[in-house]
Amino acid sequence: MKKVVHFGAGNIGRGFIGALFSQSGYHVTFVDIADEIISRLNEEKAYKVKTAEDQPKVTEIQNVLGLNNMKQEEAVIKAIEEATYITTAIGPNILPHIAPLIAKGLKGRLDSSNEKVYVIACENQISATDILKGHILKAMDDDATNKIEGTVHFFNSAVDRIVPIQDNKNSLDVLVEPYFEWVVETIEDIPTVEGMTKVADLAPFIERKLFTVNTGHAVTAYFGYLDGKETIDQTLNDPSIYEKVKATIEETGAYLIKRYELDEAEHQKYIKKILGRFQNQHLHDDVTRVGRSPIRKLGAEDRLVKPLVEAKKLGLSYQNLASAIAACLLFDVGEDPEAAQLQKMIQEHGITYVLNELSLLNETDEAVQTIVEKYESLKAEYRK
Ligand SMILES: NC(=O)c1ccc[n+]([C@@H]2O[C@H](COP(=O)([O-])OP(=O)(O)OC[C@H]3O[C@@H](n4cnc5c(N)ncnc54)[C@H](O)[C@@H]3O)[C@@H](O)[C@H]2O)c1
Ligand SMILES: O=P(O)(O)OC[C@@H](O)[C@@H](O)[C@H](O)[C@H](O)CO
Repeated sequence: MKKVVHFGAGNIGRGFIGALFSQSGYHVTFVDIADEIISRLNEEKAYKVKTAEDQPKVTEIQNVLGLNNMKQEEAVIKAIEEATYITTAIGPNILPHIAPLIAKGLKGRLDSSNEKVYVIACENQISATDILKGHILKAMDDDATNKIEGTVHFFNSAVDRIVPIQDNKNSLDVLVEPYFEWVVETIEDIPTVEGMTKVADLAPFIERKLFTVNTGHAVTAYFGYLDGKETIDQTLNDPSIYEKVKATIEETGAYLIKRYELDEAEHQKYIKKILGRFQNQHLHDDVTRVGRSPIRKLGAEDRLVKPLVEAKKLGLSYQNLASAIAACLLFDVGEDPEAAQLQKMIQEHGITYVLNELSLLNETDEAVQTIVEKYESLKAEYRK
C-alpha cells in the first residue's frame, strides 16, 4: 500500500486531502499538534466524511493514523522515509515551522533511497509549495540539497472545498460541501490520486479560485461580521450584502477575464456557482472562520489587495475591492489573534501605515485614499 504523510489533521486535511488519498488506496499518516485528534485517529483508525446537502453522502475513511510532530519526531521522520506523497493543509503561516522536520525526513530518505517523493502544499496561498520548498532547503545541508534534484518533486496546487469548523469536537467526522477541486501543477506521470486534476500551468486556476471563491468569501465574512451576522449563508440572505459580494467578484472577474483571456459567459457561470456554494444552508460556516487571520488576508499577494492592484493597473474598477479591504480593517474579533494585532496596529499607527506595512500599498497611491475614505464611512455606519 502506498503511503502519504499529511501535515494538518484539521478540516481540509481530514475532510478533503486525507480523504481523497484514503479513497485512492493510500495509507494516510496525519501529523498534527492537536493531541485529542491524534489519539482519536489512533484509537478509531477511521472516520466519516459527510456531505452538506439534503441527502448527505457518507463515506468511511480508513487506513489512517496520527502522529504528534512535537512529541513523535522520530516516527514522523520514519513515515516521511516511507511516503510517496507529503502534503500539507496547515495554514500558510505554519509552513516555516514544519519545514525543518520535513527536511530531516527527506534527508534520512535521500541517504538510503532515490525513490521519488512528491511534496504538495494545499493552502490558500499562491506558490505555497515553492514557499515550503524554500524553507525546507534552508533547513537542509548541501549534501541533501544536491540529492533532491530528480527525486523530491515539489508541485504547487489549488485546493477548493468549503469545510466549516465542526460542531462536534468529540468526533473525527467531518461535514464538507459536496463540491471539490484539487488542481496540481505538473505534467509528470505521477501515482494516481482520485480527484486530483493535473495542469501544466496553475496560475489561471489558482488566481481564479483565490480571487473568486476566497475574495467573495472574505467580503461576505467582513460585511456579515459588521452587520452582526453569524454565518456566511445567513449573510448572503441580506440582498444588499449579496449585491456587494457579487459586485466585488465581478471586479476580480474583469481582471481575471482580461489577464487570462477567460470566456466571459463561462466566468459569469463560475461566479454564479460560487455564490450558490456560499448559500448552502447545511454548512453553517461562521463568518469568524472565513474572515480569520485578517493580517494574512491583507497581504500584497492575497485575495483582496492583489486583485485591487491588478485591476487598477489595467484601468478597471476597484471600488468594491477597496470597500472589502476597508471592511477587513474593521474585523475586530477578540478570539482571533491576528484581528487583535491588526486593531492594535490601527490604533497605534493608523490605516495608512497598516496598508503600507501589510499590503505594501504606498500612501501616495490613490487606492489608499479610497480605502481610507471607505473605512471612515463604514466605521461611521457600523460603529455608531
Ligand atoms: N476549510 C476550508 O474550507 C479550506 C478550503 C481550502 C483550503 N483551506 C486551507 O487549508 C489550510 C488548513 O485549513 P483548515 O480549515 O483545515 O484549518 P484547521 O484549523 O481546521 O486545520 C489546521 C490544522 O493544523 C494543525 N496545526 C497547526 N499548527 C500546527 C503545527 N505547528 N504542527 C502541526 N499541526 C499544526 C491544527 O492543529 C489543525 O488541526 C489553510 O491553508 C486553509 O486556507 C481550507
Ligand atoms: O482558509 P482561509 O482563511 O484562507 O480562507 C477562509 C475561507 O475562504 C476558505 O477556507 C474557503 O472555505 C476555502 O478556500 C474554499 O475552498
